[in-house]
Amino acid sequence: MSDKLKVGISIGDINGIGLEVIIKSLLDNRVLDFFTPIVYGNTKNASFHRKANNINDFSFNVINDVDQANPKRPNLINCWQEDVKITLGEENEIGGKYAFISLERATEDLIAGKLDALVTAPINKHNIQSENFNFPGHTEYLQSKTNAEDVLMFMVCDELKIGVVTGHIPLNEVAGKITEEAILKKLRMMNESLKRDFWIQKPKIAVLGLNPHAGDNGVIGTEDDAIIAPTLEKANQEGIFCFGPYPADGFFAGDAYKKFDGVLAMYHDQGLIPFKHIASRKGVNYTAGLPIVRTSPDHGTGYDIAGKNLASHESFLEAIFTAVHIVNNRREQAELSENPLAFRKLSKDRD
Ligand SMILES: NC(=O)c1ccc[n+]([C@@H]2O[C@H](COP(=O)([O-])OP(=O)(O)OC[C@H]3O[C@@H](n4cnc5c(N)ncnc54)[C@H](O)[C@@H]3O)[C@@H](O)[C@H]2O)c1
Ligand SMILES: N[C@H](C(=O)O)[C@H](O)COP(=O)(O)O
Repeated sequence: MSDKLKVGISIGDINGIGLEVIIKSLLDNRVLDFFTPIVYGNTKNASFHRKANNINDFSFNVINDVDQANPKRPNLINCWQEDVKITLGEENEIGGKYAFISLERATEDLIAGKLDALVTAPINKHNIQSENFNFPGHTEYLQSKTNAEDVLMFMVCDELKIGVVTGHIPLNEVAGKITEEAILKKLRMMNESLKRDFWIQKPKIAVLGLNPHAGDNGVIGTEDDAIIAPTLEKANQEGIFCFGPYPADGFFAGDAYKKFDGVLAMYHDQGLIPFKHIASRKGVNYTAGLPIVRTSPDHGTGYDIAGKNLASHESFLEAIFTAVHIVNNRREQAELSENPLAFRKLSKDRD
């Protein structure tokens, strides 16, 4: 039995770049020294993408269950038997249907404890919608499947780790969701994740404002002064070392993010636009707050380049290694804190 971590990989939209970046990530078999990959898909589908992208000298070890995984090979579980029409670059129902089958099976194995982590290739948030999948994305699907009370979309790379208070919601609903409770919950999750998953002992967190120029003392909106600033005081009182609210534009223009271990943005694009730019195709989307470990690349289905051998796999490979790193950090920390020394006050005049 190998003690390497088993990483489940869902293939995402079958008409996008998911399988291309998966295969490219597993092409150099030195990566197999660090984890055992188990891809949830279909052999014919995988061959189609391999050929379309002119990738030779690559094959999967086909298995029926995680127990059969060969630690020295990229493994694939055939999740369906029928022939499926692949139309590269097209958003259609078929792409969504099989993306869901792959995700559902991998999630079942993850929750059953057969896998150590899950890395998801990109889905299209529109064509995957069905009776079984009524969520804006993986984040909310996995929150529901694991009964997690709350989650944090946490985008991570070496230069910047940034989470969002509001995630996949329409922009016109954002302001109403900026509450003390929501900010405190996300700050606690970020603080905990930085400590437990990334081993930063006393994280320093910056919080961005909601309005242009963080409201300019109430001239351009009141949430920054009335909600965000007092919430940060409360967070500091409970031991979260946080600062702000900072006007988002100047914060990034002046590279202030480099001085912090984590940054909390108020909404999706406020955080993800600078993140994706700074990470320059190496960013990872990590879902903090779940009882399991799930990461994904920071890009989407890439329909415009599907099957053209143009997709970079750096973000996907980073997503795999980040998941492995987090699982190892969590386990090591659990082991180290298993039998803590009892706290004893030392007195100078003891015998
Ligand atoms: N984790 C996920 O499942 C996830 C993440 C982001 C977006 N999406 C979904 O993907 C779909 C398409 O979204 P989009 O067009 O906004 O973003 P996208 O990331 O698919 O594409 C944006 C641009 O980046 C390029 N690109 C993307 N990945 C690349 C790679 N690996 N290498 C080189 N170039 C790359 C594309 O060619 C395109 O020009 C949407 O339905 C969106 O919801 C899913
Ligand atoms: N907002 C993320 C991004 O742009 O990378 C992505 O859409 C995440 O979606 P999931 O919840 O499916 O991970």
